[in-house]
Amino acid sequence: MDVAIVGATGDIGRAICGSLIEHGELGPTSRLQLVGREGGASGDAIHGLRVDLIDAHDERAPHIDVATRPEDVVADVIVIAAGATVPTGTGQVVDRDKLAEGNRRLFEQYADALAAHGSGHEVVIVVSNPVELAVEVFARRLGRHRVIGMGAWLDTLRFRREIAATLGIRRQRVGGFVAGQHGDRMVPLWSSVRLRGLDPDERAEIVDRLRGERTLASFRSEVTAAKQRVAGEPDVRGAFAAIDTYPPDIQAVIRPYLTHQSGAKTAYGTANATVDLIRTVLDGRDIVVAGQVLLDGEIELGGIPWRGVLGVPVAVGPEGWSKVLLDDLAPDETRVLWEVAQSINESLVAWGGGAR
Ligand SMILES: NC(=O)c1ccc[n+]([C@@H]2O[C@H](COP(=O)([O-])OP(=O)(O)OC[C@H]3O[C@@H](n4cnc5c(N)ncnc54)[C@H](O)[C@@H]3O)[C@@H](O)[C@H]2O)c1
Repeated sequence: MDVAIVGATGDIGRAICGSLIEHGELGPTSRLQLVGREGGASGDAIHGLRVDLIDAHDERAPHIDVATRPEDVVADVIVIAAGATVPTGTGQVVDRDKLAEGNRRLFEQYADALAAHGSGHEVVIVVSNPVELAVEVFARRLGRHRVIGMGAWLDTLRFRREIAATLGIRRQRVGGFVAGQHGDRMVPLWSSVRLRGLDPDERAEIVDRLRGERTLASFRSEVTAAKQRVAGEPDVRGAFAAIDTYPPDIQAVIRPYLTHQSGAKTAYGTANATVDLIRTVLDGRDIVVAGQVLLDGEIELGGIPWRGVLGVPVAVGPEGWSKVLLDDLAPDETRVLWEVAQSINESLVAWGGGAR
């Protein structure tokens, strides 16, 4: 199987390339295509990155080549990790409208080129923000099932990790999903949380303890208040310590926000979640992950079959995602998921990403 990384010279792109090779996800007979922009800084740097990767991993590197035009992108799995990102160190709210304005054309260029020149079977994994806009643009051109946004999977892994850290156990023992929009408007599905080795009563007791009396009705305002408090801390060390006092679902939003703002960005966590999804697609079996996908009535929200991009648990295999696996939700989860889904659809219209 061959993998292409659009935006390979970026922080996340580089981390994905390194991780794919280091973890042996691509054997010597596979091809890794590094994609930069002709005429842009990445158009030159991409050639240097290729040499550097071979230099580092010659013994086990796959065949590595370079493309600088959208129409030359060829692979079984294509990762979109190019484009503008939120500046670090500003302390500002993430302006998704601005990101959409900056990145929409890029998404359209690659989606149009793949629709015209692709094999018709590629699976696209979207990293670039706004994830929901990119998923909409690619899914409308390539077919819904071949396009998966990785934001919900990253949010899911963060939610599980925060639960695991609070309980003093390893993340592998924690199940459960995050749905909704990537970032601040993620919807942590507490009803889906499972703890390996515990029976349902023990699990319910622990979830009640972790969550307290709170429901998702207050989640958004809690996130806003937590961000303000963290921003008011005199230094980054104190800000990270303040995050430790919050429940796991709030931590799952605020900790990556501060990580990005600190100047470190979140390249390794994002790359790890992306490589996880690539592995799932290459694996050949259907595995349940969470991802942003374009729904066409697979689930009901607000009493109607929902159409639009939304993060949900899905079964993913070599052909992309096949079905949505959303168990019965608690009433607060259904309500907030519906609100977030509506808000995403409104944003997609405003961003000009609607149906062609
Ligand atoms: N989904 C997530 O969970 C998540 C997490 C973090 C960041 N992101 C998003 O991922 C994207 C990349 O972030 P980053 O930190 O790596 O940014 P970065 O600025 O380090 O890298 C972006 C790269 O894209 C390249 N690029 C720009 N236009 C291109 C084009 N037309 N073709 C090919 N390459 C092009 C740039 O040269 C640069 O190398 C951003 O949109 C960011 O918001 C998503």
